[in-house]
Amino acid sequence: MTCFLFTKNRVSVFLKKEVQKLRILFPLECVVLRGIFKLGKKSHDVLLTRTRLTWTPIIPETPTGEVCMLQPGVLLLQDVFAVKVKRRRAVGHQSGGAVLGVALFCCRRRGRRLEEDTLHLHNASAEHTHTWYNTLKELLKEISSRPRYLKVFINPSSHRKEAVHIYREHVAPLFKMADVRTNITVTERKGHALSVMKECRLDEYDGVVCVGGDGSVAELCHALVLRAQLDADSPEQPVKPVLPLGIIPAGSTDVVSCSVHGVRDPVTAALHIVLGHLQQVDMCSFVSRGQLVRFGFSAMFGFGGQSLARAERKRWMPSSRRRDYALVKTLAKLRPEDCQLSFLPTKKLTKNLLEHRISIMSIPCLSPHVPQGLAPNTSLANGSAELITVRNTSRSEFIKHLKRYSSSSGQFSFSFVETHTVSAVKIRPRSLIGWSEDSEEEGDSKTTPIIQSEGAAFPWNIDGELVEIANEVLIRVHSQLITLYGEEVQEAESTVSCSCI
Ligand SMILES: Nc1ncnc2c1ncn2[C@@H]1O[C@H](COP(=O)(O)OP(=O)(O)OP(=O)(O)O)[C@@H](O)[C@H]1O
Repeated sequence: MTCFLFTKNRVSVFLKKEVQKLRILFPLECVVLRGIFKLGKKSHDVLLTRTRLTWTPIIPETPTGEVCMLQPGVLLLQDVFAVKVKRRRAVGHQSGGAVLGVALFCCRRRGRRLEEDTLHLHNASAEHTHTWYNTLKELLKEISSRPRYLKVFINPSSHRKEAVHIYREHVAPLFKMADVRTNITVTERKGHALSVMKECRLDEYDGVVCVGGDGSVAELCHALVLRAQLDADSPEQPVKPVLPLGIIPAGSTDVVSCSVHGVRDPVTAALHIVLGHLQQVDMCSFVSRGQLVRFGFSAMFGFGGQSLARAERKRWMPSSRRRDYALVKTLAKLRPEDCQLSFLPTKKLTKNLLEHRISIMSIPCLSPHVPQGLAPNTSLANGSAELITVRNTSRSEFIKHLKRYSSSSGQFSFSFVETHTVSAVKIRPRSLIGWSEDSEEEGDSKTTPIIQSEGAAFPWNIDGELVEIANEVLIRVHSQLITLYGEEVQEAESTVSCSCI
């Protein structure tokens, strides 16, 4: 708080300026309540409007005529998620007790993190306190984006199997404080969340929450769009789901969560949900031979798909070791995919290329490993995706390109790398030879067929999930198809570095 000392003749000029300032700060806002509360040990003049609470210390005039003008403290109601009556209670008592005032539970920003904070307003008058409590409650209810009832899915097998603990420890207490009711499903297998979402009544909920890693998030986003499509009886066109999705990160990379929170932190994620911060986000549909494969945010073909396929075969390894192993092994056996690539809309272009890697991302894909994202040139809701193609090059040049992602500079300034802003991409593998790690690893040229039978599949990494597809894939971007709890962020908080390459 800043304190200015003035003599009386300068006070009127100062007050005029202050009034002007308040008019700018509170345009057309009338005071809903005004009262005296103690904040800390000092009495304050507290004003409540429909959007904010302001408080100024009450300081008596000095005998010399000097007036101490203090700048008011301000709390925006959009940052308050709960209000409670404070009481003095004897140890062991659950109810009753003398009224002490009201406590406002709010969120404070520290960088990209949202943290819980409390403002205590003390006044021993029960009537005064209840008037303020009831009025504040009513004003908070008017913020329509805030959820009252949520359907929660927890994947207990995510990453270090900590999802249930993370939810109980960091999220459930905040939901309880904000009077958000929940219906919880702890998933038992892959596809469980999807089958519940296909059947359950959704009209009673205000949102859906996923506690898990990117695979769980992808399953739920896919489920929400599919369900909206079924409800609207629209088999051809994707339909925007009514309910927003909240993501509590409990995976190993949490790219989608990082892209809408800027940080992997369950408290930040839970506060975005209870405060009703809504962010529109583009999604892609992946279609092969006219059949929908899934909806998702990002896909990698070539190196990214091969590396994930290798990692999946070593499921028994701890996840970080598995990924490092697969990355190093795929680099050692680096080989391009021969494919035909066409894309819209920058200009219609068809290429026949030997590509090491193709990525299509409708969101920036931020993570603590890659703070500015794998696709820094796209944003969450611009209706387009970033297509990154990496043509055939030497292993050392390819590694240089990969390494530059973590420093987020110069990763695209190689002659073999191209980026395009696109609304649709078609990828057609030209080789009839599908991808098989076993054949490569054993290296037995006598038993490995040169051309595999029809149906041999190519590994795709779609939102961190391995999807094997034998034919060409059409990827279309659907502008703002889904709503997530969170906000647009430019850069993620960097907490880890990858040292495996
Ligand atoms: N009880 C369960 N047992 C096994 N798999 C499950 C279970 N519940 C959900 N799944 C599936 O597990 C897959 C991976 O989940 P998730 O992404 O949450 O964890 P992860 O792979 O450890 O995290 P990350 O993708 O960040 O590494 C999802 O496809 C999900 O459908």
